[in-house]
Amino acid sequence: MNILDQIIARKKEEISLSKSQVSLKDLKNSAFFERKTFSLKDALVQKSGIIAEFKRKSPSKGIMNNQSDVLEVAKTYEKCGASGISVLTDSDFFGGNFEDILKIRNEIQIPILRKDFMVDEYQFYEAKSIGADVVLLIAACLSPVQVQEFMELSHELGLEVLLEIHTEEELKHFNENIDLVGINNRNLKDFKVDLQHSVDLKNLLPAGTLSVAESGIYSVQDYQFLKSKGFDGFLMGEYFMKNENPGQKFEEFISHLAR
Ligand SMILES: O=P(O)(O)OC[C@@H](O)[C@@H](O)c1c[nH]c2ccccc12
Repeated sequence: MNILDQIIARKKEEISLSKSQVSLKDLKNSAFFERKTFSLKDALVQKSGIIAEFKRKSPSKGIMNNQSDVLEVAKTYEKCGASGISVLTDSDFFGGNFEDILKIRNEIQIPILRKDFMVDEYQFYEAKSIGADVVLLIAACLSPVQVQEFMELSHELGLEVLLEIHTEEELKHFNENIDLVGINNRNLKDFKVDLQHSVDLKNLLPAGTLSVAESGIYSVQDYQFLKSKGFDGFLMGEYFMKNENPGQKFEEFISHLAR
C-alpha cells in the first residue's frame, strides 16, 4: 500500500470513531459553527500570497518539530504578512490536532486552512466547528463527483475550497465553482519535488483561476520563479517548520521579498 492509501485507511477509522463520540448535532452546536469565515481568495490577492503552514512532522520526514508553540507561530505569521495559515489536523502522520486551530482562531484575523485528508461529509462540519475558513480537497483521494459534492457542502457551510491536483488527469476534478486550485509540487506517492511540472500543469487551467503552488518552496528564488509564472498563492511549510523558530524564519523570508 502506498503512503496515501495508508493515510486514507487510517483516516476512515478515525472518522468512524469520531462519529461515535461527537454527533453532527454537537458539531452544529459548537461556538464557531455560526461564525462568518474569512476569505482566502481575498487575502491571497491583498497580501504576500503566502499560506504559511504549521506542521510538526510529515511522512516525507523532512521535519520533526515538537517545540514550537502554535499560537506564537500563528501570530508571527499574521504579523509579518501571511495571507493565510495552513494547519495540519492529521495526528498520526503529521502530528496535528484540532486544538491547534481552536487555540488560534480567536487570536488571529486571517483565514485558516484545515489541512487534512477529507473523505467524509462529517469532516466538513468538523472543520466549521473548530473555526476553519478553508478546506483542502485532494483530487488523488476523491472522485470528481465527490469533489463537486464536498465543494457544495463546503460552500453551504461558508467554507472555501482549495482543490489540490498533481497530474493532468486530475484536471477532471476541476469545476468552475472551485475557489482555488493548488498544484502540489510534491508527488504524494514518492515525495519527489518538481516546480516546472507545476508550472506546466498551471498553464492548462482556465484563465483567471486562482492558483496556489504547494510544497517544496525552499528559497526566495523558488518563490519568485513561481510568482513570475503567474501563481497567486504559495503554500510553504517545511522551510519554516524545520527551524526552531518558524515565525522568525518567516519574518526573514518576507523581508528578503521586500528588497
Ligand atoms: O512542507 P512543504 O514542502 O513546504 O509543503 C507544504 C504543503 O504544501 C504540504 O504540507 C502539503 C501539500 N499537500 C498536502 C496534502 C496533505 C498533507 C500535506 C500537504
